[in-house]
Amino acid sequence: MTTLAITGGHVLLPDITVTRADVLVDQDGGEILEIGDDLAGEADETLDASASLVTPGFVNGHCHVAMTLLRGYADDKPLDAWLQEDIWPVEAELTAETVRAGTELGTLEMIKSGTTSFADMYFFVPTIADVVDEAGLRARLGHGVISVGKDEAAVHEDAQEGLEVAAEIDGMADGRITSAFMPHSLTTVDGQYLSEYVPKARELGVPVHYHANETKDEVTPIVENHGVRPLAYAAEKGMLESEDFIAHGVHVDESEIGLLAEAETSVIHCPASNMKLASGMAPVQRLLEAGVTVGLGTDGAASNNDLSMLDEARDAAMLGKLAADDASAVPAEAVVTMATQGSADAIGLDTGRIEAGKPADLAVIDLEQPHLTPRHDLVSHLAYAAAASDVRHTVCDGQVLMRDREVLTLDEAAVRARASEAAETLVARAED
Ligand SMILES: N[C@@H](CCSC[C@H]1O[C@@H](n2cnc3c(=O)[nH]cnc32)[C@H](O)[C@@H]1O)C(=O)O
Ligand SMILES: [Zn+2]
Repeated sequence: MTTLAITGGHVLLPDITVTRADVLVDQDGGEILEIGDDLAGEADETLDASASLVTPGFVNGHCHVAMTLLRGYADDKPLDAWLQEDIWPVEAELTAETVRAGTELGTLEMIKSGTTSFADMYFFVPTIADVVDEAGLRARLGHGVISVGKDEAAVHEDAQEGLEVAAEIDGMADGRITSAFMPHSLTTVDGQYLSEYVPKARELGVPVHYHANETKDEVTPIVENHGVRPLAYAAEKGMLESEDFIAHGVHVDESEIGLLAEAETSVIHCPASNMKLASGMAPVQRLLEAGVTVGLGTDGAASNNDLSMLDEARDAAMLGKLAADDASAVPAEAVVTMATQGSADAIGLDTGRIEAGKPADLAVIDLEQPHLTPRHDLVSHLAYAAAASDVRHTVCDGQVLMRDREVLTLDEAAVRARASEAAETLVARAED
């Protein structure tokens, strides 16, 4: 057994308290062995965490990772116009190679900001899986299925691809990659296809993940056409199981919060995307009070515009207070929970907690920064003051992915160069 000790730091425990401790990791099994004092002597290798906070690796519960290529391409528009006028025309020109370049860039950014796991909905998923494997991350991936604007044969092909991809990649990268069936949303996939393909996803045994109740414009047509709220409609379609997770859940009413709690379906809250697209304010405090599992996601980089889960946690706390009109709502502990174990539980990964027997997925945050001084409360610092650039080391599955800000699994300069070039040619093709 090869072991790694993360030494000299403070450790964020699963009950969201902080203690002084070392963390001993089994690198072969990818597991945490022990949390305790003076573990350096027992390890083959050490990672210095002095003057640092060791946290679970962050879990990004909803992303479109290759959209890093479209960062800053189209800003300042509402969801519908943004997707239809700007994003979808460019995405129509994507190739496996451009998606590879965008995924490399996105995974690089994740590692540099302490994210070790994510859920992703996009195109060319086997290519994304390949990059995730190379980068050393953990992910639940799926092919986004859409029916609007397509003829029937094309929709069946798209949905079939969604199922096949889910079956193909599940368990890849020594189990670091899992999958889901991902119909894009309740309004962009026609009901007949949901009825046909969701049961097939159940046969495969994979969760279902989709955008729901993101904007008011998505709620109205469902109420008008089906006579029920969107999440009641989702339940009718068999899309509200305990392993399922929805992105956004902004415009959910009390009846829908009740449905989520009862079904144990999780919500991935994406506050930055919701603010940027002016989609609305999710009732996060209400969801938490009702016992719904809430995770955090960045959504794609084109609507955020970064993949930092520390930024997302801060945004979630700020927006949650504003939404509840209550400064005590969505406190620091809640957003730190959401960014780690909340997202992990939501997307069905057994991670997000520093505990013996759990996957060794960790981020080490440098506290020797002016904006992290003084140190009254490290949970407060995580929620409100720490930045992506404070992450010193990132460890996933027991492997060191970044040491002292140097990413070891990807060549940073080459990844940035390839992504810039891919983005430029992609946009040129689309605008041609
Ligand atoms: N196979 C589908 C691809 C869907 S991938 C997932 C899609 O979600 C889009 N997306 C990104 N952010 C959001 C959001 O906030 N709401 C809804 N869709 C989004 C993204 O641009 C991408 O087109 C097709 O044929 O179009
Ligand atoms: Zn999204």
